[in-house]
Amino acid sequence: MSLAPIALTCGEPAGIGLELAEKAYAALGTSVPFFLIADPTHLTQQQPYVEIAHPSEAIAALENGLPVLPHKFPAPNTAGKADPANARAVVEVIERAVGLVQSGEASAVCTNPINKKALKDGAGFEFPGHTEFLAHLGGVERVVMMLASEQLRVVPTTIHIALKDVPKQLTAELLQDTIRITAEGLRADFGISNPRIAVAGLNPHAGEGGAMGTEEQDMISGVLRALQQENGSFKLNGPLPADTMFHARARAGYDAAVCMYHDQALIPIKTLDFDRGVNVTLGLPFVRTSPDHGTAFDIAGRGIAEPTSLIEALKLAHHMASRRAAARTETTG
Ligand SMILES: NC(=O)C1=CN([C@@H]2O[C@H](COP(=O)(O)OP(=O)(O)OC[C@H]3O[C@@H](n4cnc5c(N)ncnc54)[C@H](O)[C@@H]3O)[C@@H](O)[C@H]2O)C=CC1
Ligand SMILES: NCC(=O)COP(=O)(O)O
Repeated sequence: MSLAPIALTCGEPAGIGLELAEKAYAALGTSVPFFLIADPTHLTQQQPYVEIAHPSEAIAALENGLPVLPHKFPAPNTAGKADPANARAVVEVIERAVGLVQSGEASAVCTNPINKKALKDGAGFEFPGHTEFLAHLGGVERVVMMLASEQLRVVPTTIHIALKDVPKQLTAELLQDTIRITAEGLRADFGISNPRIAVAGLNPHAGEGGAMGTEEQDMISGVLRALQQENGSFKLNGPLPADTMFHARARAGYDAAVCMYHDQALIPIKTLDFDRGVNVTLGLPFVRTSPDHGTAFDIAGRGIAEPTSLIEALKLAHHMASRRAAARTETTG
């Protein structure tokens, strides 16, 4: 049986998402089945598009153009300037994509970037980002943000919070769950049967024996020991000084790096591979990927946005959905 198509959200229409969707269609053609949920009047119309009434029409439609499942927005679009009148519809498109994956009409959700502040101001959106919103829609308490490319996979344990709040929110329970979900995701979605996970310290030099901070001794080391005792197959290494764990030789020693806060994880991958990085949410009951970048208002509407990260996100979503479908078939016979 062929896999259902991926539901690609429009994200913030004033950003680069729609241009990227059209460029992704131009690059991928029929090789990755997907459709875009958007207001067709917002498209840049650089590529042919086909309005579809249902996701089941997407695969045939791809022969003739980018399949678009229409979602009416109240206001026209201005590149680079989010209209608060459109904020609620941006959120509705995400909800609609999740509804379609939950009903089996889509195989995965791929999200174009949203402007978090525009949604907060325009629609009272109360989540820091897709990751937390999708956990809410998926009915799960804990999910993990992973950014993945060929060169590196990174996971921030705390995500979109102020740096001053990191030490308070970085609990043993959160770190344990993050490592467990990361290991399971590497096994199930990336086919790595015995994942090797490097874990960063929080402080410079991983605390240097307590001389530069004590979170490593007080919490991180204990979590790693407990996980190791619970399951001997865990291959954990840490807490490691974050400044020396991302060079090429160090990266060869692990499959994913679990970091303590957003920038500790995202700076290395965006520096190494900004164009090809993909944001994956692990721990959801459905597949979700996204490009690693944001709405890029500064270049929106100029036709110069680089589509590779979205293309890689669509490819990875297809790969993960195919792998999960094959695993289900194996289990059910
Ligand atoms: N998954 C999501 O929904 C994400 C949303 N964001 C949101 O995006 C907004 C803007 O965030 P920024 O920090 O400015 O990051 P950004 O990624 O939008 O832009 C940073 C810089 O990279 C450039 N850039 C980004 N993507 C590009 C592409 N595909 N091709 C060429 N250049 C590109 C931009 O022009 C800008 O100079 C914020 O509201 C943020 O919350 C940021 C990251 C992910
Ligand atoms: N910095 C990564 C980012 O903002 C992605 O957030 P999300 O919307 O995927 O939760």
